[in-house]
Amino acid sequence: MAYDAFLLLSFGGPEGQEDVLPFLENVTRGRGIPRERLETVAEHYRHFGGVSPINAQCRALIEALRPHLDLPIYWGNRNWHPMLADTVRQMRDDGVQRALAFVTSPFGSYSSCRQYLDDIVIACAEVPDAPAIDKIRQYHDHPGYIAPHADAVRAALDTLPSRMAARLVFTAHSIPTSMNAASGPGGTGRYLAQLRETAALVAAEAAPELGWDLVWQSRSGPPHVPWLEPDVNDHLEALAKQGVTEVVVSPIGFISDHLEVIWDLDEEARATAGRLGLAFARAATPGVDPRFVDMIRQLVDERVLAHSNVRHALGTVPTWDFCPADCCVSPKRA
Ligand SMILES: CC1=C(CCC(=O)O)c2cc3nc(cc4[nH]c(cc5[nH]c(cc1n2)c(C)c5CCC(=O)O)c(CCC(=O)O)c4C)C(CCC(=O)O)=C3C
Ligand SMILES: [Fe+2]
Repeated sequence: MAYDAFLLLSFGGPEGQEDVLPFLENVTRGRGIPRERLETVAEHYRHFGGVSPINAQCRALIEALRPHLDLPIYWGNRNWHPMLADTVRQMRDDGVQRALAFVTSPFGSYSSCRQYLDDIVIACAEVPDAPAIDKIRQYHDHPGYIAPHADAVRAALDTLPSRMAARLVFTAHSIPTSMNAASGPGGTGRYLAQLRETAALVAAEAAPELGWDLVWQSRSGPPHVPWLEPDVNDHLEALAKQGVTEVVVSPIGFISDHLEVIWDLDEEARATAGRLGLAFARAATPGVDPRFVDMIRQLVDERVLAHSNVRHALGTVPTWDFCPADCCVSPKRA
């Protein structure tokens, strides 16, 4: 496959107090999020001056990638500037014909996979003569994703009083159970299956002697709609009751320390642990770790040199280059 541009496709986040509400309206349009939840989340952003760290993290990733990619690099977001449609227009004006998009989520599910594919379709429909844009495959078990998470878990363990007594608590964004069920081809619960595999791989590489759990954070939506459980805070309580005294919380569901990591874990989960008398260390995310940056280069090469058949994967849950139409559909349509 020949590509003449690379596109970083991300979630987007506000960059000042005045952006917070319009950003949240973009995120939640048509998704049935209660008003009170929006107000709560707005406060999390306001706590940091209305600035999400995610855009700076995307800019840093682009700068880290630049020396390693032969393609011009573009950046577009789902929910905030630079908005994807504006980026597609710029690519068209620059003469781009076919771009390869890297999405800042490693996993399947409507939110983390199909919605980005939909974003591409919608943006390209807005721009006459838009380039073709293909999405890079999911990478939940790529060594360039596992190794930085594993090192971060080890580094976090080293900050605890007695690492032999610690429990590893892996977290990912909760999603509605109906969205999980619709994840993967034909609706096969792929989100949960991938996250279990990521957790097992990181645990095995970081600290095979320790027990671990996979739990969920950042639940949204109306209370009567079931989402993946248990919540990380409830789980810390259960662990404390079992006599656990130290935890490492590792957000394996995320590539960078964005707002849902620095608020929901560094503020909320840390406070929960403090209340329970649990020693708490939060493991870092890959960010611009050179192995993660090199993973992106490898994924580009993998697609460009499709004949080479090199497909780095440490697990057994399969990934593929082009999602079938019945993969990761919105649960409303499932
Ligand atoms: C699976 C998943 C990922 C991981 C994959 C990926 O990275 O894409 C993710 C990432 C992120 N989620 C983020 C922020 C938000 N997510 C929300 C709402 C929701 N997320 C959902 C799922 C996910 N979200 C879902 C099912 C909803 C309910 C609404 C809906 O069905 O779509 C809301 C609305 C308020 C609320 O309800 O919490 C906000 C503000 C940010 C930016 C953080 C920053 O600014 O630094 C990031 C990276
Ligand atoms: Fe998919």
